[in-house]
This record gives sequence, C-alpha cells and structure tokens, in this order.
Amino acid sequence: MLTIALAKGRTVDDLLPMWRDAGIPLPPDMDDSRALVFEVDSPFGTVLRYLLAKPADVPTYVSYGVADLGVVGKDVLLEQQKEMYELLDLQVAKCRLCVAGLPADKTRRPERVATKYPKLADAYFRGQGQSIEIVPLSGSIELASVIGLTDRIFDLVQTGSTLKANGLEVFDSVHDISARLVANRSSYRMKHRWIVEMTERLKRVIPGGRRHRI
Ligand SMILES: Nc1ncnc2c1ncn2[C@@H]1O[C@H](COP(=O)(O)OP(=O)(O)OP(=O)(O)O)[C@@H](O)[C@H]1O
Ligand SMILES: O=P(O)(O)OC[C@H]1O[C@H](OP(=O)(O)OP(=O)(O)O)[C@H](O)[C@@H]1O
Repeated sequence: MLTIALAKGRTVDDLLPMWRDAGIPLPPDMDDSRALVFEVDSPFGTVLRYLLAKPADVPTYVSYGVADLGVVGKDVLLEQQKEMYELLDLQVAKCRLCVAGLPADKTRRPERVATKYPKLADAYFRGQGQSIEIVPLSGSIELASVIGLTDRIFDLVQTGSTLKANGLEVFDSVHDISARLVANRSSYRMKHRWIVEMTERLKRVIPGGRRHRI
C-alpha cells in the first residue's frame, strides 16, 4: 500500500487534472464525497490510499510516516520545516507570499504584521533589520490592515483581487509558491520503486516541464 496525503482545497483542486493526465488512478467519488480516506487499485503493483487533510496537517502525516507521500504548498513546507524529502515542484496552485498593506502605510516604519506564517514573517522582517510584532491570524488576513490592527500583512497573493477589493497593495514579493510532492524519508527507501513510478509519471505532465529534486 502507498499512502498519499493531499492538501484539501485549492491544492487538490489544481492538482487533480495533472494527476489524471499522469495516469495515476484516483477514486471515482473523491470530488463529491465527504469521506477522508479513499483506496484504489493501481497498475503499479500497489493499492493507492489517499488521505484528504487540511493543508497545514499534511507535513505532520508525512513526517510521522502514516503517509508515504504528500502534496502540499511550499508556503506550508517553508513555515513548518519538517523532516522529509521534497521530490517535485508540481507547478500548480501557484501564488506568491507577499508583504502588503494600505498605500498610506507603505512609507511608515512597520510595527505590526498580521499573518498565518509567523516564522516566515519573523525571518523576513529580521532579514530587513526590522523588529516587528507578529499578530497570528488564521484567515482573512487582509482584514487586519483594513481595520488598522496592523500596518502590514504577510500573506498569499494570487490574482491580487482580494488585495484590490480591500484597497491594499503589494509592498514586497517574498517567496514564489507552488504545490510540492514530498516523501517520508524511510518510505522513500522502502517503497522506492512505487515512488519512482509516481514521480516519473508526474514529471511528464508538469506544466512547463520544470521540476527539481532535493
Ligand atoms: N490564492 C491562493 N490563496 C491561498 N492559497 C493558495 C492560493 N493559490 C494557491 N494556494 C495554495 O493553496 C493552499 C491553501 O489552500 P486553501 O486556501 O484552499 O486552504 P484553506 O482551507 O484556506 O487553508 P487553511 O486550512 O490554511 O485555512 C496554500 O497553502 C497555497 O499553497
Ligand atoms: O490574490 P487572490 O487571488 O485574491 O488570492 C489571495 C487570497 O486567497 C487566500 O485566501 P483564501 O481565499 O484561501 O481565504 P483565507 O484568507 O480564509 O485563507 C489568501 O489568503 C488571500 O486572501
């Protein structure tokens, strides 16, 4: 059995078409079921078991080894820095981690930043030589700047429409983000043949053909 933890939401939504193009079997009912675990036969000589997890929990399942593989955004991997192999940049669910705020705040010395990524935000502002208070929030980060709780936000930007709708703008683009295929370290050795089969199939369908292995 090969167990794969997929980040629910935007990541899996963007991933499924390329997964299908790669010829990796998917359960027929995954799109519209409330179930969280799915098993399907594969032609690779193993059953594939899919786990649908919250994005922030995928690295936990993979690092504990209850999932052999995971697909999750680089934003989550950078913030958590858990032990695992990053096998492929899948080039889907792309966005940027940015510093943003109200235009009027741009020239002010930053004092507080709202974010779902406290470690990355802290590292960024330290790198700029700025000491800043981190205000951790769990979503709708833009609200913090709109109502004046913080003078900066550190958050994902894709189309920019959420910033625009709230009168905010990008001050700095910090990391390019996309979905990554990750592997548990011992699974990578013990289930090498199946993992290579999956990665080779995915490499052939990565948009733009870009890939890397760390
Ligand atoms: N425009 C975007 N906004 C947010 N995340 C995006 C965007 N585009 C791609 N992503 C990727 O999708 C992941 C988040 O997906 P989604 O927003 O569906 O989950 P969520 O349920 O809001 O996450 P959480 O559980 O952290 O609240 C991010 O980790 C990121 O890698
Ligand atoms: O640039 P855009 O295309 O507008 O996308 C960016 C928005 O999408 C994400 O939020 P999401 O919709 O996931 O909601 P959340 O803030 O509750 O996580 C992100 O946190 C931004 O708010």
